[in-house]
Amino acid sequence: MNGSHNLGVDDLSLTGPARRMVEIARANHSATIPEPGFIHLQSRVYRPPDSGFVSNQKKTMARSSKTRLLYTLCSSAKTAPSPSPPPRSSPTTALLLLRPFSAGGSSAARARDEKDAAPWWKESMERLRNIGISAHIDSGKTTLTERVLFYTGRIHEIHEVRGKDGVGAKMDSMDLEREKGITIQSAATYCTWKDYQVNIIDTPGHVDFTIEVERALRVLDGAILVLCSVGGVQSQSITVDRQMRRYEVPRLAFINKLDRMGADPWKVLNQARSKLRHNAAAVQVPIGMEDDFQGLVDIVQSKSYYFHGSSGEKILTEEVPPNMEALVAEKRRELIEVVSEVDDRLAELFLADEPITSAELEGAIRRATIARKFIPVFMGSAFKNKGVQPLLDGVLSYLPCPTEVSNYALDQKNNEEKVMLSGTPAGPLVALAFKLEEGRFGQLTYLRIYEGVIRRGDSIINVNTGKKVKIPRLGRMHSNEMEVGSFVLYSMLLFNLSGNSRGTCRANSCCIWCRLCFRLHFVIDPDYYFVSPGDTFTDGSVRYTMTSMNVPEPVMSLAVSPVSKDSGGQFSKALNRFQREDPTFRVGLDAESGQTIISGMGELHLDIYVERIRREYKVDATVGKPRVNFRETVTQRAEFDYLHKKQTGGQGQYGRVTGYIEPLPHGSATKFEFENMIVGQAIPSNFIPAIEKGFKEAANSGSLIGHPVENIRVALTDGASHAVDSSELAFKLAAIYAFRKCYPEARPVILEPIMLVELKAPTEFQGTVTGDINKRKGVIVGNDQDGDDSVITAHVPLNNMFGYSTSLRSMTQGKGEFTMEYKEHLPVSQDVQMQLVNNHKASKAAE
Ligand SMILES: Nc1nc2c(ncn2[C@@H]2O[C@H](COP(=O)(O)OP(=O)(O)OP(=O)(O)O)[C@@H](O)[C@H]2O)c(=O)[nH]1
Repeated sequence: MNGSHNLGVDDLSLTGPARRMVEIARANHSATIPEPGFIHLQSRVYRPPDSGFVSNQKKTMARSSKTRLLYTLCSSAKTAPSPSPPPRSSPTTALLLLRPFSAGGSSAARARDEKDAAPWWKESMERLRNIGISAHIDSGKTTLTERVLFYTGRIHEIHEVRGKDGVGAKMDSMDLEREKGITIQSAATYCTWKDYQVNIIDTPGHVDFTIEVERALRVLDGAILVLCSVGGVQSQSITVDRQMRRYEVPRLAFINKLDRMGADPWKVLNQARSKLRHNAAAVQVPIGMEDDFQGLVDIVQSKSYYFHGSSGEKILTEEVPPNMEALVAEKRRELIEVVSEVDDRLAELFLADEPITSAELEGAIRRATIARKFIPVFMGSAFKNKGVQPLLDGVLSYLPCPTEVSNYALDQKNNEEKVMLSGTPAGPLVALAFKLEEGRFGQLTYLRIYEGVIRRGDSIINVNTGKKVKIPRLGRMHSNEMEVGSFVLYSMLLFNLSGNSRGTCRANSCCIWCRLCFRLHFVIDPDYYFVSPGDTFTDGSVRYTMTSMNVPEPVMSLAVSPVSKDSGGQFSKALNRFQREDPTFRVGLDAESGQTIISGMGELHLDIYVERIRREYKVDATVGKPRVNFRETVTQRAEFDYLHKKQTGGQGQYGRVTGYIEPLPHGSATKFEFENMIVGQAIPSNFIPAIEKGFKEAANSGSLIGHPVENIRVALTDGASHAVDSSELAFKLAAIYAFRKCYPEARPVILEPIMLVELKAPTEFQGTVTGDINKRKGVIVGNDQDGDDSVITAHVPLNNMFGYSTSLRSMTQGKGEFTMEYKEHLPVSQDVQMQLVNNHKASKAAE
């Protein structure tokens, strides 16, 4: 701490919470400070530009008292508020670091200090929100996030998705995203709103990139579900909502695009209640609609908001328009009724017919939302800059701070016992790596810290691999920009502390660490790849693992190969990288043709990777016809008794295996099960793993069409061995041959992926479109009317959906649109099975 200066509160020109924090700290200095002891306060610091307040420097206030403390006040403040928008005072950040002047001190004193200091952390955490924005394709997530960044002062100009200026939205940072106007990768950023720090992840809408939504929701504390006021609850809204339920994420709904023709938020609210089973009610009523959409009435506060200025930055607050009073009163009553059903305190007031204040209603909505019993519905038009600031207020008012969410880990030392994490920086470190990214900054690992602290230079343990990892750098992301900082406190907050730069990252933060790739050549080296998405890190004092995210199976494959043989190195480098970053993207080798096969969640997913290989690695690739990921399975039990014997001179081979294969019960968690049921020593136990390996290897390629065999159980009941000639190899081969021999007797069938298809087309084309679905062997499961459009839901084999976008366009004069997502694998019909088997035989014969 060389170069420190003594400083008083008044010298700092602080106002608001920053000043309060310093004053409280001064008054309570003896109460004190956790070890390693940093207290963070992020606030808007309003100060005159000429205040001389030093940015990016440390200043210290030396204290002389019993517990001598060093107060360090740092600021990452940019100097003056920007002259251009945003209209609010430019957000600046003050960080107050307090720690014992001497690093020493008894552990008892430290423990007492930590206990006493808890409220400090609490206050900081209460002002933190980690949220995600998710929705169906094109609902306006990125447009909304762009406004959020603008109003919070993170960006100074709004750029539209597919905007005429060609710049594109901040969060769509990849060239491909900007060109196509779609989000491909989730992007993280952070901002400050009314002295609260908000960390945001914008996720893609296309189901092909669903893993991005999964991993974001896995680590977030709350979410905004965006719905289109015209399209309503669409297929992907249902999927995203299911993902939010899976990770128990409290959420707000935002009905966007109220400026569009045909906007009907009340219809969408009813759909949310019926299709998503949301216990939801509006907390706002729109003033005007479509072209005439002017503003919103806040039902809770009974105020109207109008959005003026070139970018909606000036909010005019007025009374409820007299002509809307009756509607607002009705919607308020509805809101109170819905919330009362799930909140006892509000129910008491409601039943007693007592007047309910805004504060009481707000408190009840907050409790019910955090308990995931209620979803408050906001409205607006992101594109027309209306309704975004009240939505941000809603995030602060109704979504939980990290300590209001229960997070659990599994204790690997204690039989995977569930342990609730305290969520404080004081506990042992527990952090989850939820995303990997390799780019211009090197190898980045995105972490969510659930407990404890990480500092730059720390060595942490990957509990999943047992490997120790050193953290070379810590930083936080703002879309594709990385801000590397000395300290990162409570979610990605950064600042520099010159002369003593160490990076710290606290509980409940999402941060990244970065490992620069010094190796220019891609080396497949397990030591180098020390982390996979879903790995848990600790400081070594505990062996906790966090449950990972749900990873769906790829449904479609393509054969790819580089056009030029010289680019083979770059080609495999690209494939390895993408495979590591995206668990739904797999790379394999076709055993028969020797071709590289890439598998993913759909045509778009694979197309994007082929394009990225071309752009980012400058490798042109030849792409085969997309093909479906069929599976094989058995439908009945079949016995095996196989002796593998070669005893003609020299070391022989001898192994006999007896048992049966059978289908696993429907809904089994595993796809392959092996059970050793041998009683006694018919086969020495050291050969059993080789037998299991043999069966697994054989099940990788079924004899019908060479695709993996799933949902199968192998039971080993007996066998025989030879004192000299038995070996692991002999038993492994015995297992492989035994499987191949009995497999046809188990009545194998081919399974194909079935897709849930939702298509929307003007009703005049309904007959043509449904006829076409029938031709594709689809089963129509729903047919709704949405204005002049028909919305058809169907289950269709993926194999029959190739090139569907082109044919739908031609069937509907370009007016039809569709989405599809994987539903399940089901057996193909007999004739299709015969055809597939014959094709497979023919292609084998041709080789
Ligand atoms: N009229 C109108 N258009 C909007 C509004 N919000 C977004 N849009 C438009 O809708 C289109 C899709 O917007 P995005 O923000 O890219 O939607 P998204 O949900 O992020 O898209 P994906 O991530 O690709 O699924 C763009 O052309 C936007 O300009 C709105 O409030 N009103």
